[in-house]
Amino acid sequence: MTYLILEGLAKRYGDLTVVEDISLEIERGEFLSLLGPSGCGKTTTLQMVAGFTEPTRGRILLEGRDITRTRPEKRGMGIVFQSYALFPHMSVAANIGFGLEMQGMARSERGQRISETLELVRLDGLADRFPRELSGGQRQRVAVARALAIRPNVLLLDEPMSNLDAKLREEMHIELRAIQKKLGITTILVTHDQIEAMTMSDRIAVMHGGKIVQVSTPFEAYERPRSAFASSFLGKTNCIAARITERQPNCCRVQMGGLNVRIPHESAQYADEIQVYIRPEKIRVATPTDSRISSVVRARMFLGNHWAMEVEGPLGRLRVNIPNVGIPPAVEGDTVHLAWQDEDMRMLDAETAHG
Ligand SMILES: Nc1ncnc2c1ncn2[C@@H]1O[C@H](COP(=O)(O)OP(=O)(O)OP(=O)(O)O)[C@@H](O)[C@H]1O
Repeated sequence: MTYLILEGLAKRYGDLTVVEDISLEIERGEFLSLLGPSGCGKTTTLQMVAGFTEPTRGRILLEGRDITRTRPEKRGMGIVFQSYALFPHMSVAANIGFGLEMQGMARSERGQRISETLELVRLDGLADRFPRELSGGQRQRVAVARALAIRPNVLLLDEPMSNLDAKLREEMHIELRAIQKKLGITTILVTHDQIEAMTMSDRIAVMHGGKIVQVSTPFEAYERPRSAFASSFLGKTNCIAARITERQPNCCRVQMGGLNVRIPHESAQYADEIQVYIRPEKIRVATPTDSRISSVVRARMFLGNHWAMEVEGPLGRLRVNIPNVGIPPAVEGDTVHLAWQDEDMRMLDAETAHG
């Protein structure tokens, strides 16, 4: 049986529809991210799962049980908010023990659970501190510990890492994912950070305008985005207006910027006018004989592990990422020859492209 089911969830405030129609099936132990830009309805969806916001329409089922109208504290879920929402006048241990006390757990058992949880988030030794005596990263760990201490059936994370600096955030991604796997806890993360979603999730639900536009593994979402929105939201991409000139069973002949290319496809039907997508890292600098086009380097930036170049040529302006192999590539004004594989181009209907 699917562990957690969101069935046609919608939320309206007066005339404003903020969540339109969210349906999702989440397996026990799965880590799923709701990824999308600010205002797309991620937090509202999470709040409906948590029970803080009542859906206008739809149902939430946990292990087959309808919990749509169940009070938040009766749902047994653990929540970590962006602001952490720690109790400032309580010690770390008291913060973590609060939920356990509410559950009626005996004091001795509580002490044991608090130390186990502190160890889990690597905060042993800080039990008697107060939130104001902790760094941002440590506060975040206390918030996670507080959510985990009650052994929740579902862990809900609302942008919990957004207040941490980049390095700490990356460490927390790895650590939180390890804890989640170790405990086998079903988790929903709300984020607008694609790296966060990609590094931690089993599946990503990409949201746009109150709807889910794609649910897939991070790799699928990145490699086979089903809309321009998903394509550009998950990493950078080049988008080229093109036209289909010939259709074959497994591929199309496509005209783009004077170039005739062959693009493989699996099944989809396309209109004549399409957009072709190609990721910057799939384009490489080639020799004149095995290149597809030549373009002029307009800008280049060094980003440590790669060079990001902007080039201009028959396909317009393209972003090209060149791995850093220890030798600086062409400079501004130089002409470069570029190549890529047929398989690295993706087609979307010009119309779907806007969805
Ligand atoms: N109580 C409310 N009354 C009216 N409108 C609301 C209410 N709560 C949220 N909204 C609106 O619903 C929309 C979606 O908000 P929501 O917080 O779910 O988005 P989000 O995707 O989580 O964005 P962010 O990443 O900025 O938190 C926004 O336009 C917001 O202004």
